[in-house]
Amino acid sequence: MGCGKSTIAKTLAKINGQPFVDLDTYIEKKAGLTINAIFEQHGEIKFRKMEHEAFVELLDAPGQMIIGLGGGTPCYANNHELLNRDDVVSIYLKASIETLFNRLVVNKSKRPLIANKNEEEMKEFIAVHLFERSYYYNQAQHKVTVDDKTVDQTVLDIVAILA
Ligand SMILES: Nc1ncnc2c1ncn2[C@@H]1O[C@H](COP(=O)(O)OP(=O)(O)OP(=O)(O)O)[C@@H](O)[C@H]1O
Ligand SMILES: O=C(O)C1=C[C@@H](O)[C@@H](O)[C@H](O)C1
Ligand SMILES: [Mg+2]
Repeated sequence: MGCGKSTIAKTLAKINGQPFVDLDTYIEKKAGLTINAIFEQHGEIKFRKMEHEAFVELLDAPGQMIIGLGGGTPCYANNHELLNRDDVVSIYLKASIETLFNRLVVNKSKRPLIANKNEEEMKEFIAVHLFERSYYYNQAQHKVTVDDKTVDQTVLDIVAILA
């Protein structure tokens, strides 16, 4: 969460001319509810089910596209296996705890898992989740570190991987 998936995927899609879909936005449109509202009204387990279904739908759609995943997507259902399908290129945007904190602290209201946390609690949340989730994140086919890079620098790193 906060490593820049939505931002980077959108810019990458503009450069290589492929359609871009942000998985969180896709889920919101499909449900007619914000991610916050889904968590509030239905709970996280239901959200993870919707996330998995939406992800499968996009993977099975015809043509190529760039999908910006949600921060938890690889860690639920068999999504990490789907990310290793032969027809998928998966890229982990790897950020330090400090980078994630700095990006999230100014922008937490739309992220239900951290919306009500103070700065200390956020640091703890980021550290614990990075540790717990790294097993799944590290199964991505490629890894790009994003610390101290501009959006354009990170996008160029990805363009090189895709070349
Ligand atoms: N160099 C950078 N690369 C990417 N994003 C950056 C950069 N610098 C600042 N940001 C900012 O970091 C914030 C988080 O980015 P973004 O929303 O794309 O993350 P995300 O990985 O999609 O998060 P989530 O998992 O919650 O959807 C945004 O406000 C974005 O503008
Ligand atoms: O890291 C997470 O678990 C999440 C990240 C966001 O992209 C959203 O998918 C949601 O807020 C949950
Ligand atoms: Mg996002």
